[in-house]
This record gives sequence, C-alpha cells and structure tokens, in this order.
Amino acid sequence: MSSVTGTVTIQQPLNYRAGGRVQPVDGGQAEEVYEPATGRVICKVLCSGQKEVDLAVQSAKAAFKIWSQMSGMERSRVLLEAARIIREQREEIATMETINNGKSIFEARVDIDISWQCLEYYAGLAGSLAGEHIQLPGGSFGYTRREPLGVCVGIGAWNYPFQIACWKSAPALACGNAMVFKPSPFTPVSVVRLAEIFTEASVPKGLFNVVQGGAATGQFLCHHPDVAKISFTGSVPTGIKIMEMAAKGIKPVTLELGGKSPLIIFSDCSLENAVNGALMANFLTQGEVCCNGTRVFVERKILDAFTKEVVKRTQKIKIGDPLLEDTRMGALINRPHLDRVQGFIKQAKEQGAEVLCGGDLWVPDDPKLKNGYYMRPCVLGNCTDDMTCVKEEIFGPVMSILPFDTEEEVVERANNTKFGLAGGVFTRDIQKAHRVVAALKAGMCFINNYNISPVELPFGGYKASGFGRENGRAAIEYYSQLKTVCVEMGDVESVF
Ligand SMILES: NC(=O)C1=CN([C@@H]2O[C@H](COP(=O)(O)OP(=O)(O)OC[C@H]3O[C@@H](n4cnc5c(N)ncnc54)[C@H](O)[C@@H]3O)[C@@H](O)[C@H]2O)C=CC1
Ligand SMILES: C[N+](C)(C)CCCC(=O)O
Repeated sequence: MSSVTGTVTIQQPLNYRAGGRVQPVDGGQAEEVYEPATGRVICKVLCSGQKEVDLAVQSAKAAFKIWSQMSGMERSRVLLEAARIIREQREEIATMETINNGKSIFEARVDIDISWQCLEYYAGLAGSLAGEHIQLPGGSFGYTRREPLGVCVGIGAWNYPFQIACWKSAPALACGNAMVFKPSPFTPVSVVRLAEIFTEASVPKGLFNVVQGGAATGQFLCHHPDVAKISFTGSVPTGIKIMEMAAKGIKPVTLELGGKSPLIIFSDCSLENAVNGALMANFLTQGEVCCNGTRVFVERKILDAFTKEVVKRTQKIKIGDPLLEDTRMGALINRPHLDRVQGFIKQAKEQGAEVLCGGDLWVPDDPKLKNGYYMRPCVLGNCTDDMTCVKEEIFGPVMSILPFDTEEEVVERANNTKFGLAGGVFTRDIQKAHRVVAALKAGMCFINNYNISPVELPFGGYKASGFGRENGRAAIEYYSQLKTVCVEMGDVESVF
C-alpha cells in the first residue's frame, strides 16, 4: 500500500469468513467509505444480510469446537504470534488506520502498539485461567471449571477501529471463544487485516470472522440464536437497542458507551502537567474519544493562568495531512459529524459560552486536502453547567472550561451527569487526590495524567456509560463462565 494521502483505493473483499476474504452472499447494499483527510471514496463496503451473518456464525461455531478444546498454553502461543505479526506490520496497519479514520499517523502507531500489547497481555493470562478446588465433608469435593461462552459478537465504533477489535478479540480468544466482529461501516478496512493476522498466526479457520454493515447487519448478529455474548462499543442509544435484543436471547452484554467526563484541576497542581493532561483529555483523535475529560473544572485561583496556557498550547497543535510525521491533529470522521460538532459550537455561543480559540473550519493550503473534514481545536470559556456543550457528548475537539471554588462543590458538579465513564484530578495533595477519585462516580479515573491506556488496567463505565470491563484481568469474567462440579466420594444418602 502506498502511504501517500489521496492515493489509496481498496479492491479486496472486506468480509472475512472461514479463514479468507469473501464477498457477502446476500445483503449487498453498498456504502461509500471515505478517506477523511481528502473526502475521497476509497472503497465501497457491502453490507451483509442474514444469510451471510449466519455463515459467519456457523464458521465461528465450527472453529470454536477445536479452539475451546486446546489448552491455555496452546492458545497463548497462537496469540503471541498474532501480537508479533501486528508489531512487525505496525507501520502498514497504522497507515491504513490513518487513511480510513483521519487520525494522525503518530497516534495511529500508538493505537497499534496498544493493540499488540493487549494480545500479549491476554496470551500471558491464557495459561493460568483456571477454576478452584473446594474440599467437602467425608473426602468429597467440588471444583470449578472456567469455560468459554461460545461464539461472541463484537460490534465496534469508528474512532479506534483496530484497537477496539483487539480489546474484544484478545480476551475472547484467550478464554477459548470464537468471534464474529462487525466494525463501523465508516471504518471497515483495518479489522480485516486483524482477521488475516489471526489466520497467519494459525488460529483454526473461522475463529475470527468479519461481517460488514450497519444497524441491520448488527441486528442479525444480535438476534442470532447461536451467539452467546455481545460486546458493544458505541453510542448510548444503540447500546440500549443492543441490550434489548440481548435480553430476548438471554445473552450477556458488555457495553462501552459514551461519556462527558470531568477533569478537575486544583490550584496546587503542577500547572504544566495539568495543561498537558487537559490537552490529552480533549484532543486525541480529533476529540473523538469516549473517555475524554471534556468538562475541565479549574479552581478559580488558577483559572486565568491555566486558561491562558491551555489556549496557547491548543493554538499550537499542528493540524494537517494525517500521514505527515509532524501532524498532531487530522480530520474528523465525516462531513455530517463535522457539521454536528460545528453545530454544538454555534449553540454554545448562543448560550453564552466564549470561544477562546479554534472551533472554526481549518482550510488547508494543500489542494488535495481541501475536501477533508478539518476543524481547529476549540476551547470554550465562560461555560456553565446547564449549557448543552457541558451536558452532551460532542465527540469532537471541544474543551469546556468551568471554574470552581471548593472540593465539595466540584465533586458534586462533576458527578451531576448521566454518564460515568472516566474522570481525572490534578493536584499535588495525595490525600485530596484519592479522596476526590473515590467520590467520582466513574469507572476509569486518572490522578495527574489522562487518557493513557495500560492494557493491564480494566476499562469501562458507570451509569449510562455502560457496564462490563475491557482490559485487565477483569475482562476474563465477561468472556467466560464457571461450571461447578460436585464430586461424591461416599455413598448416596437418600432422603427417600
Ligand atoms: N466507551 C467506549 O469505549 C467508547 C464509546 N464510544 C461511543 O460511540 C459513539 C460513536 O460511535 P458510533 O460508531 O457513531 O456509534 P453507534 O452507536 O452509531 O455505532 C456503533 C456500532 O453499532 C452499530 N449499530 C448501529 N445501530 C445498531 C443496531 N440497531 N444494532 C446493532 N448494531 C448497530 C454501528 O454500525 C457501529 O458498528 C459515541 O457516543 C462514543 O462515546 C466510542 C468509542 C469508545
Ligand atoms: C485509547 N483511549 C484511552 C484514548 C481511548 C479508548 C476508548 C475509546 O475507544 O474511545
């Protein structure tokens, strides 16, 4: 693949089943796939119908029979090999991700590193997944077996296409499950590469399959009787629908949904670290990150100093061709989304917020980028808790600054949201730091940093941000089930 923006087209089929790329046997509605940096169509994706979804599930079911019988150590070796191949092909995968998503190559490389680290981590756990032995009276005993669930479905969002697929498939496969994955129709490309890598690493054919499509394809997957579990990353409204469908089949679900997370900056922080943290919390992947700390609460004493510095640094963010080495912000995912983000900024102004920098469209000099979906990262001042920009997830590069006076007040305001994905605090006072994160109603909290992703740590939400966890040991619980075996060593003492 040539790595120049504006040149790539993709011809190969984007479904993956039984160990190879295939065209779907039914459905067939074609959706255009864009390169956000240029607005160019790079391919068309064919949405899968019910028959194709069934074939993918049957293929996974057949592979499950083999994979689930292998030992954890055997599975570990295969996953380690997949991690090695991803590492080896890091540049090619990151380039593909940048072309299809619009994020900078700098960030895409980090995403791919987190992806292979995730596979390595679960490969490491696979060999030690086990039940326990429990002694009972008279020499009898019981034991538990940690068993896989079967065919798991993964449904992904478009902001971290490859990484989301790894966060779901790595623990699923480590536990002995098979998977059918459906990426967002906006970013169908890189996940098929992951499927090929699993095959190259010698998983049984059909263990990891990809079906392409939107809501209709997703519904066929969720309703399929042979699907044992659904892990979903996406918006709250779709999460609700997924849970309703899962309820009909009594299928367990993991929901990684949206957020409107607070970042609390106390006056006793290191200002430089806090400013860096606020940029990390708001501007990765053009702000299209579920756990972003978009409500930046700043203690009034340092409001001016913090605001001045954060605006200065935001204005310096290099926007441009995402495949260039020095670009730090690329293009948003598509035109409707860019318009939506612009709409939030317009509404914020109408409601009394002040645009301290950015928020307007970025107009490139390079003619090949002129139809790309760029905007300047935005900092909003003069915000209040009741404004739409402070309440709703914007999913774009828009930070809202909110002054506060006391710890008690800020904790209450930080928790005053339907969401609960993440939260952060910057302070040098260790007691205060731990006290405040303990009081935050959010699943992923950061002290003196933000938006880093060690795969060893569980990630997931409270409240409307969902439930279940990805990463860390915790994810094992969501991809396995316990069988209890009770063993009698004596005679049966019948009641009858
Ligand atoms: N908590 C987390 O880990 C993350 C959450 N998100 C959230 O995702 C949203 C943005 O992603 P989008 O792709 O726009 O979300 P979305 O909810 O529109 O779509 C997510 C996925 O669900 C599929 N889908 C849509 N309707 C469906 C249905 N009725 N049945 C089955 N599948 C269906 C889509 O095709 C896509 O693959 C944001 O709200 C963001 O906060 C995004 C990334 C990470
Ligand atoms: C990698 N990280 C922490 C920046 C974001 C992960 C969650 C998401 O998929 O939005």
